[in-house]
Amino acid sequence: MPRLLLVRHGQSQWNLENRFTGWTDVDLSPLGEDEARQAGRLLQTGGYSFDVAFTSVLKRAVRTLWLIMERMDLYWVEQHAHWRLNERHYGALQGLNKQETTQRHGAEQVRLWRRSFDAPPPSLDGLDPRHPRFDRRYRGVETALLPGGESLKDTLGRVLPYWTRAIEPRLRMGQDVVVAAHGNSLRALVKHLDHVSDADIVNLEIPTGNPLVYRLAADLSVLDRAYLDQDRAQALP
Ligand SMILES: O=C(O)[C@@H](CO)OP(=O)(O)O
Repeated sequence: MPRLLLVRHGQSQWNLENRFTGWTDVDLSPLGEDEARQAGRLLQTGGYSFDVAFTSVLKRAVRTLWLIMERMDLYWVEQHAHWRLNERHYGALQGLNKQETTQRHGAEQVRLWRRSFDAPPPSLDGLDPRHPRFDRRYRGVETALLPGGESLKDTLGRVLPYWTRAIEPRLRMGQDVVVAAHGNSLRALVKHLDHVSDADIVNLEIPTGNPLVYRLAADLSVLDRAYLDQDRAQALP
């Protein structure tokens, strides 16, 4: 029975500063590095391992994966970094402080932007230098696919093709898989795996650096799932 290990990156510098991050490539904070090592420790002491690793092209997730692999002495494991596992693109909100944005636009609007399924944030203009089309790491990606802002629904729409094409086949082979990604790209994946409704997904929060372990049947239906650090677990749908 394959295992799927989902890990949200450790605390980032902008998590610490309470800023909308999205595709901005901020690093882990010192606490975030510790959380990533702790995730590796939890996986190791729980007797888990993995045959292949997937992450985004954002350094907070990539470094979380590396710190896990270092802690578990799994340097040899095959790794894939793909833009489709990036955080939800937060459009023109990226860089803004969440508290100040709440004071300016109201708690309900910010809640909708942050947690609703289909409300997109204000989009970045296509000529904005922060738009991913100007970022070298996305050079190989068709420009029309690169977002200037995404709802969770949009994020799910771009995560799923990669899930189906690259990750599912490995699980179907019986391999154990780790995905080190982001709060909202993982919310999208959990929505898909657990058939969470559009209404219920608003309540799902994924804690940093706390491995969420799925045990899957051969047809990839979910047998059970649990956080390894129960003290830092959040309710699952
Ligand atoms: O800023 C972001 O990109 C995300 C994750 O940190 O924030 P939120 O939890 O508000 O969706």
